[in-house]
Amino acid sequence: MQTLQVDTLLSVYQLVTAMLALATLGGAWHLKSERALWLWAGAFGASALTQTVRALAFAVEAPRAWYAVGHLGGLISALLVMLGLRVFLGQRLRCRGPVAFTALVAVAALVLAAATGHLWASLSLTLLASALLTAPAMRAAQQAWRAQPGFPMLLMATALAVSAGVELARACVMLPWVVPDRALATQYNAWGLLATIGLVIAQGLAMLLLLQDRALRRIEQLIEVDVLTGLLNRRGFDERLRRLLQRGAEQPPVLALLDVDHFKRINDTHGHAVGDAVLSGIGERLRETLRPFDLAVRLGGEEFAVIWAQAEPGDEARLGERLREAVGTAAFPTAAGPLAVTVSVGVARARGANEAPEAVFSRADAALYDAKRAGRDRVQLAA
Ligand SMILES: Nc1nc2c(ncn2[C@@H]2O[C@H](COP(=O)(O)OP(=O)(O)OP(=O)(O)O)[C@@H](O)[C@H]2O)c(=O)[nH]1
Repeated sequence: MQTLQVDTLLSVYQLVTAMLALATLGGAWHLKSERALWLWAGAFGASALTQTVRALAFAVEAPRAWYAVGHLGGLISALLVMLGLRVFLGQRLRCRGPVAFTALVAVAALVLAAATGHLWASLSLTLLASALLTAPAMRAAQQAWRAQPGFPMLLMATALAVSAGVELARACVMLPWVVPDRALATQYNAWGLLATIGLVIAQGLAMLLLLQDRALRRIEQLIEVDVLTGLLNRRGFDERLRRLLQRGAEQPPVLALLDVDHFKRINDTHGHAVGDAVLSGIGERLRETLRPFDLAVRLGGEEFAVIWAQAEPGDEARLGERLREAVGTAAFPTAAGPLAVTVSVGVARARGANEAPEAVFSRADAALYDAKRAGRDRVQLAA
């Protein structure tokens, strides 16, 4: 087996963690809303800092117990990575228990090193504690990945799982009754340390990718959301309708198009801002009326749409009527006082996965046109 120098590896570890600490610190400064980054910067910083103390202790030939400070880096880092992940996932930050546990282990490790003059006991203890702190972080990452699969969270969960395993293995090989040959134990530990360096880099990369992924998802969301009402916009609507039709469910989706009647009068009488307040109120009313898996959309201007992914056959008229009533019976608060409006509704059920989204839309639109022509404030079913 190739011989690895622990001291050299520790210097590499110090350098890598220092660079990752600087990168995450810069990121935290730049992206003020991502509080997890401060904790992750602290995680890498703790490793870099404790390794610096160890290197200084070595340089000034301080008592060997000082070297044990280097063992605390991985421990504090495991704690902060775990807390950072909780913050990133928006989970409640119950940190009192883990912080107390870490502090207790840190003190015990230093006391052990000072009392015995050996470093294996404190290293083994801190590695075991790190594995215990890494395990819940790994579980949280795994659950998050199951809820929303994606490469960055998979990388994070895998890096944490392997880290916990490596920490546990290193904790075991350091025990003299597990590996009595101390030179061999040091070599095993060195290989474990090499793996740890790789895993720390993988964790840093996963953090970066997670942030990028979140930013991209936010942008995608913004692109698909109508600013005035908070409903999906036309772009989001096209995409959802296409996906729903492609799914080819037993019950094809039902589409309703709504157009506010004589909306121009509201703008002309009260001004554009009052018109906006009415549109925003309609958006709210639609949201309240629909179930979470139904989709409400503002197509543009005073036109809205609703998609029901699951609707019983023959339910089209009742669904359309429910929308018409929901809007028609409301008084929308505006700067000109409460205002009431009516809507005309055209409803079409898709003819199955073979019907193009444009064709369903066009049938619903024709029905809406008929409803307008027939006198407005009514529901018309498509042919
Ligand atoms: N306040 C406001 N008005 C808008 C917005 N988008 C479009 N409009 C107005 O909506 C009105 C639509 O008018 P029309 O298409 O003539 O329709 P209508 O007056 O509702 O009449 P019918 O549809 O025939 O019942 C126009 O006055 C547009 O300026 C918006 O975002 N905010």
